[in-house]
Amino acid sequence: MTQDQWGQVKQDLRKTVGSSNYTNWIEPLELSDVADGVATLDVPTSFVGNYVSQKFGEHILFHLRSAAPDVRRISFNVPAKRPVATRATSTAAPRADAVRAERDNVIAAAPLEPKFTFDSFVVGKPNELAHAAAKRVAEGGPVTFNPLFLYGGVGLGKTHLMHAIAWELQQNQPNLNVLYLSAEQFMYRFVQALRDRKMMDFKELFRSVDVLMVDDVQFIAGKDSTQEEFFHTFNALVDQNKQIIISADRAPGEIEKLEERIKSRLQCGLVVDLHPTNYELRLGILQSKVEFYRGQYPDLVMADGVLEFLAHRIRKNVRVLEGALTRLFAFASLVGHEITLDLTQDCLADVLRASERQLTVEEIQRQVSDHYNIRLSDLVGPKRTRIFARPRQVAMYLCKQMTSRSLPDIGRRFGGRDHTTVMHGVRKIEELRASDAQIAEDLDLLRRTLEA
Ligand SMILES: Nc1ncnc2c1ncn2[C@@H]1O[C@H](COP(=O)(O)OP(=O)(O)OP(=O)(O)O)[C@@H](O)[C@H]1O
Repeated sequence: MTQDQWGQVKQDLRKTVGSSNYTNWIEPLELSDVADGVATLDVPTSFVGNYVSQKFGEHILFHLRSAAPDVRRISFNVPAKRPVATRATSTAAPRADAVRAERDNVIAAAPLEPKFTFDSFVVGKPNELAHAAAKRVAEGGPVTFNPLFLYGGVGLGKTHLMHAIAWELQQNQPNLNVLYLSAEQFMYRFVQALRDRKMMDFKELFRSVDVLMVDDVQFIAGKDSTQEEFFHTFNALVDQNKQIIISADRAPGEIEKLEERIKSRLQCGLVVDLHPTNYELRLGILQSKVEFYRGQYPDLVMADGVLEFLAHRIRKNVRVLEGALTRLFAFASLVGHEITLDLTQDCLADVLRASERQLTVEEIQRQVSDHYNIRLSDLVGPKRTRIFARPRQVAMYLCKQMTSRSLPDIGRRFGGRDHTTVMHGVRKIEELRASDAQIAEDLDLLRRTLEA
């Protein structure tokens, strides 16, 4: 492809993306090479490369292919000699820069979501520790804990925090090579390298990044050779004091089919979890999203109490909450009505119904036995010692409070106990709740976890 053709592609892109996007993002791109179906574009920083890849990658590919149909992929490259303001202070040798430039191509493999920044992340009690740890890593100072291991249930903000770290690092230290990818992509790249006999390149690439982020690491559980390679990559980077950030849907020790040595390595740094959201956090997130929608739908009015209603009723995860709000605004703008409680209930009937799902006695029993670290069989079994009897009473109390089961029914599910035993247990916990701060705290925590 000639530079003239590339000039034409850029002009076509101007029409597609609009002139301000063009000036900010497309204009600075330079075509440096087309080989083996890959068009390499020079960008001033990997931050720009990431953003352009995410926002305009498909448009660029589309127009490139109209001029050169054999282009299958675009890759972004930060050229070694390009003068970048922040590089003036860099002590990196030219060779190191060249290697970096090569590595920057990889980052485009997992584009970062522009919306996932620290600014848009709402902090509350359930996520404050994870947020603080992520902020610390994003400062890019000396590595104090390695790895940072973030875990939590679906849709609680793990990916959001990882992208926020990557954005901040890239913005403040464009020379740093930050590589973010999912564990699935890690496996895919590993398998590809094996197939193409490019393991040396693979190893060099992964071992020469400054910050490695691997999302959803539970994915490699049970995939033996990928785990093996991951383990070596991990060790090599830790040895060089390079920061690693990992996320998973559960704690390292709880990921089944993950090699013990990997589990123990993952536990070596700081392990923090994102707790299920509470009401205040859900409300805070809704309020911040509404600010955004107000910009998009300036004419829409929202009645008082709608956000509180949603925060109260949709407890699942933030993704569901966000989806509900998006749907609500889209619907209201379509019908041109104020967003009232009635409209909310109509529009989100299915989401609200799904969130109403009743808790089961079994879920409560499981949660309580986890909380007190006793076996489920002991919780429902015959042993009467205090260490089992008290958690049992707590579980009975929660079943009475949080399900619609009758006392005889609850008794049956606790090893065939009589309803008077359940009643006694419930009363006991009611009394203790007022007099024993520990029990009150346990109940509060259990209730919040079960409601999430
Ligand atoms: N505290 C928060 N503030 C603002 N938005 C949030 C917060 N937590 C989660 N979100 C939003 O919720 C959605 C889901 O978050 P994210 O993708 O980070 O979840 P996850 O924990 O990685 O889930 P999964 O396990 O499914 O990968 C995203 O759109 C994210 O922006």
